[in-house]
Amino acid sequence: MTAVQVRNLSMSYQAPVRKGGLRAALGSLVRREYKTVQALDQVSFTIAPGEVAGFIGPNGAGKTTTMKILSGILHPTGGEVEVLAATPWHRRAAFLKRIAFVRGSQPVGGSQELTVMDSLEYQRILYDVPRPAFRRTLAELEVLLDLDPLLERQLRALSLGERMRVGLAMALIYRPEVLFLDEPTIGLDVSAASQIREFVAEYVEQTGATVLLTSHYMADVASLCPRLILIDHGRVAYDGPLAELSTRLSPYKLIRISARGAANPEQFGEVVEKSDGQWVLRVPRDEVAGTTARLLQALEVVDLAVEEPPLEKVIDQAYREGLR
Ligand SMILES: Nc1ncnc2c1ncn2[C@@H]1O[C@H](COP(=O)(O)OP(=O)(O)OP(=O)(O)O)[C@@H](O)[C@H]1O
Repeated sequence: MTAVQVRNLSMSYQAPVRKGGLRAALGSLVRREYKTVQALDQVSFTIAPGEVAGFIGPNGAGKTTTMKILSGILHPTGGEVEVLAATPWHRRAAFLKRIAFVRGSQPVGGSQELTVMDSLEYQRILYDVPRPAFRRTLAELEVLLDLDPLLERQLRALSLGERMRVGLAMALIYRPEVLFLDEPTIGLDVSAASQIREFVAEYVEQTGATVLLTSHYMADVASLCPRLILIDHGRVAYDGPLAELSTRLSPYKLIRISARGAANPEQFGEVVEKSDGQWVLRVPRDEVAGTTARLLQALEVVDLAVEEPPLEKVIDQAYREGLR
């Protein structure tokens, strides 16, 4: 049983091109030139019901395009997709009521003059939510998202963090089974972002929803997603446990040591951090045991710990140096 099944998904856009200058601008009125942008190239993955998967990759990798296809906004140029056993771009009402696509960059659409409560009521009608279920879910969302102070406010007067909370409430008021979250914490301050993360975790625990989440913040994926799908130039570059990503992408580990007396740790590995009596050495994975043994023998070691490099650093290195 799968909630999301993607097979050999491809998407190419025809993007208009125009050279600079007035002449070219006038010329393009008569004859437009297009170039093909291959946003997705044979992407395949599946997500099980109740699974929370992180979907990460550098800018322009194809994440939003994938989410738009999975939520039925875009028709792909190739491949097959099934979400809850339906083809998303057929846009059947019964399917659309079971999924939600929330974008951190545009969390709430619709008339900005409406109050939050009116907008939620509008969603209730649009998604055909029975009143008792609506009241029950709203009561839960009020607590989880701290909605009370926002209900009588107009959408246009909300701050970015408040808009995101309202955007989630609007999407979840009809209790979708599959959630596509596209950068839900973009632009939020540290506590607003962590409030959103806690909320997503809580919603998943309560409802067993399936989630595909994109984010450029490793704190989001590290706290929410046991599994990561990494996409680069429209292709899947990694699909597996978050815990194994470092092993796969970074051939190094870090040895953090504190030692007494004169010590010269440079001879044991590359020193990446240094502060009185403490060093962090970057050592190839397969040399960790040997280096540790030599350090213990040569230095008066007070403390020693072997660590995975921080996820942010691993991802940064992978994006810079390429993933394939
Ligand atoms: N409507 C469009 N017309 C032409 N090209 C597009 C269109 N939308 C996206 N693209 C291109 O497709 C590629 C993938 O874009 P997409 O928005 O899916 O990337 P992304 O991984 O979500 O990036 P980001 O992290 O910057 O949001 C990019 O090269 C982008 O320029």
